[in-house]
Amino acid sequence: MTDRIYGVADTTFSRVNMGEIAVKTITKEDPEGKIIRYTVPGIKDLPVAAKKLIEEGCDGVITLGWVGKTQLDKYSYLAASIGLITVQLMTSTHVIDVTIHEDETEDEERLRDIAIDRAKKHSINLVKLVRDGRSALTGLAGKGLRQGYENAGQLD
Ligand SMILES: Cc1nc2c(=O)[nH]c(=O)nc-2n(C[C@H](O)[C@H](O)[C@H](O)CO)c1C
Repeated sequence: MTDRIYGVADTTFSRVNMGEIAVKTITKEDPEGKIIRYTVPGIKDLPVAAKKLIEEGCDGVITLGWVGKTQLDKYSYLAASIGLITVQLMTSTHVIDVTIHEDETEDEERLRDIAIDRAKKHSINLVKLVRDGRSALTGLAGKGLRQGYENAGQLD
């Protein structure tokens, strides 16, 4: 066991258990790492969860949020997002903000697939950043990678 610790923060509002997907993916990618999970009611509760995870020793955190379809939900996401960025700046620690917007598609099966893909791909991104450092993603720069969708591809 190494001393790498990953934080996973998720919500009961979410309609897909993305926290579990993140835990499984991180465990597969970095079996030596430790994971601390923290589940809160909704996205506006994620910033403090992420901050507490970092204060408790996490080297990086992934948050998994679900935004409803209403204008109020979207404003809530804006507030949560600013909170998560603030946590990153306060702690100089990556908080990968994985968010599913319920109006990305009307098709619920497709929405589930987007959530699973996004949670998995960003969990791998977190492991790369935490375990391998700031250059870990450089080989993938400009490749048009997408989470939740097919990659858009490189133009040059
Ligand atoms: C309007 C609203 N929309 C969402 C949402 O789209 N997604 C979500 O996860 N949570 C939402 N919440 C709940 C807040 O994030 C928070 O959980 C409560 O205000 C309690 O602090 C609220 C209040």
